[in-house]
Amino acid sequence: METPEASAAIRARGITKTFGDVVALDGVDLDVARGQIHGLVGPNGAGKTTLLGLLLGLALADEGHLDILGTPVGRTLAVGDGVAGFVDGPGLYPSLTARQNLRALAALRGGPARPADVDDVLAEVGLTDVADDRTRGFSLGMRQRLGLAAALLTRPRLLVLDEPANGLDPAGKRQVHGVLKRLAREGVAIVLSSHRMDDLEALCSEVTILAAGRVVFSGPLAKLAAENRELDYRLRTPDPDRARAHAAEVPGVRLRTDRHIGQDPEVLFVGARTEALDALVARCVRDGVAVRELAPVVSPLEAAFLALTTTDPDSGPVDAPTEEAGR
Ligand SMILES: Nc1ncnc2c1ncn2[C@@H]1O[C@H](COP(=O)(O)OP(=O)(O)OP(=O)(O)O)[C@@H](O)[C@H]1O
Repeated sequence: METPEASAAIRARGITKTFGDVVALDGVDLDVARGQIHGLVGPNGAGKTTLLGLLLGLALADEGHLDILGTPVGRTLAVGDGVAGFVDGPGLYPSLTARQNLRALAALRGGPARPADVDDVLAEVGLTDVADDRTRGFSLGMRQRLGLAAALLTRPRLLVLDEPANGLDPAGKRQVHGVLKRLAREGVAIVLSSHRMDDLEALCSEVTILAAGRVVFSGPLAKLAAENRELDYRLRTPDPDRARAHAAEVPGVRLRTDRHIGQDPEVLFVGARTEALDALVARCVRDGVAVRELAPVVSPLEAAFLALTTTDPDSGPVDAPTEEAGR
């Protein structure tokens, strides 16, 4: 049987990286298994790009240990064997076509690309129709897709992507998600950063949340979403007055009157943890008040993210568990 070490694509311990006085990463641990899509999230300046850069061999950590695909990362700047990806957008030659860019990037990596492989990766990211257009005119979404195609050409075992869905239209996003899921099924480990909770929910089995260079959560998404925080819910009923009266009576339920203005009259907003919400629904139904729709206003993942990363000027990150606590 494979040991956990052998199945690990990334094992990082105590990674610290500073830029002058700025501590970009402060004792970061990260574990990513082969075949896993792992999301990296955090507010602006949290250290995501810095961490991705270390994984891609673009910079070296000041302290800590980093193993990538079973090999310790040394003290020279080099992209690891089997690693591909990009941060801050892919580097492309604007005067070359998409196809020529892929050939040039492959040549830079040391081997000419087979034309059939170039055609395959262009098709996979949906750029066949613009394969012979200069990339100068490419939109952000097209450049992102071409960057992914260039990474695919190397047949990576670890793919590192900074905001891969940036600038993609819905069809492009679906295509890119499809590619990433296929790679993961084939055993490729993928680490991606995103500010989009819906993308993370659609793609990732595990996430690491960074705030000010530290890990405030790392583990399965389901665990993060399952934490029973008070959320705001949108409740639709044909009898909002009676529903409102019940909401006022149930302990732990808060009527959000501030959300009422200009809204659909059949909708009320309540803040509650799940038990209080259950009690409200049961009470409405007992009284013959139909509940036609009940949904959180923001997803449980987004609520958890905000709770873990929103800083109070006096107290630092709110309710921030350690990495262990998150597992
Ligand atoms: N080359 C650099 N020189 C100086 N400071 C840097 C450098 N790179 C990053 N930093 C600083 O390190 C911190 C982390 O930056 P990083 O870009 O990793 O954050 P991020 O989570 O990717 O942010 P964003 O979501 O805005 O992209 C920030 O304070 C940033 O200003």
